[in-house]
Amino acid sequence: MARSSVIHKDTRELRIHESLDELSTDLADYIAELSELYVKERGVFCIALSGGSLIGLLRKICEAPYNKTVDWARWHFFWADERVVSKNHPDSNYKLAKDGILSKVPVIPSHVHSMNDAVSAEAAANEYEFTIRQLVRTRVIDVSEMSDCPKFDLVLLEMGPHGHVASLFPEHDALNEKDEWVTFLTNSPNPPPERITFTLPVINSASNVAVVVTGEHKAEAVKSVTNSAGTDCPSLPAQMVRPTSGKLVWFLDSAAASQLDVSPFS
Ligand SMILES: O=C1O[C@H](COP(=O)(O)O)[C@@H](O)[C@H](O)[C@H]1O
Repeated sequence: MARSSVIHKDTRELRIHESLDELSTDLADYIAELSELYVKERGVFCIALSGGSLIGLLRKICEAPYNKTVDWARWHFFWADERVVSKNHPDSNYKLAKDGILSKVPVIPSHVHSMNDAVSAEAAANEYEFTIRQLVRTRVIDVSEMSDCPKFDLVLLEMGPHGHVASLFPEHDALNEKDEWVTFLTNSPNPPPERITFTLPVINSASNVAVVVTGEHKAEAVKSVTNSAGTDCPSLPAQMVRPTSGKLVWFLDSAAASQLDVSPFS
C-alpha cells in the first residue's frame, strides 16, 4: 500500500511519498489543478520546466486521465534553465522535455518557448529575456506587482545533491543577480559549463514553485534546507527559493526525506 504525508515547515509544504509512483501521481494532480485554476482565471497556464529526473517524474501528466482532461492548448512552456548545447544533444533540457512530454501531448508549437541553441550563452540569455518581456507585455505571462518581474503560474525545479536549483549553484555569482531576469554562466561547476538560467528574483516572483527531490544522495541537502527555516543568510540556492507571495511545495520521496527530524509515516 502506497503511503504519503504532508508536513508544513516554515513557509514550505513538504509532500513526502513512499514511492516514486505515488510522487509522480501527486505531482500530476498538483499540476493539473493549477492548470485548471489559471486557465479559468487567465485563459493560459505558464509553466517553467527544469531538467534532470524531474521530467521522468512528470510522466503521469502525459497519461490518462490528464492527457485528455488537461487543456494543453492553453499551456505555454518555458525553461527555468538550459544547457548551452544543441537541441538534439542528450544534455539539452529542451530535448529531455520534448522526448518526455512535448511529443506525447497536444501542445501548440508556438507556445513552446525554448532557448536559442544557435548563439552564444550571453546572446541566448538576452534573447530569452526579450521573449519573456514581450509575453509579459501582452499579459500571456502575468507580472508581479511587487517586483515587476514575470510571475509564472508554476516554476518546476529539481534540487541537486549540493543544493543547486535550475543552474544556480552554491557560491556562484549568478545567485547575486538582481536586475536581469535571465542570466548565463560559462563556468558551471557541473557539466556542461555553459548554461542559461532564470535568476532568483524571477523564481521567487512565481505564483507557485515546486521543488522535486528524490534519492538518498540528496537527503543531507534536504535536511540543511528544511532546517534553515527563517535563516537570514542562506547559503544553498535551494534555501534561497522563497516565493515572495507565491506558494512553495516540495515533493520528496522517502529516501530524500530520510534525514528529516520528522517521521512522515508514523
Ligand atoms: O543541471 C541541472 O540539474 C538540476 C537537477 O540536478 P540533478 O543533479 O538532480 O540532475 C536540474 O533540475 C536542472 O534543470 C539542470 O540543468
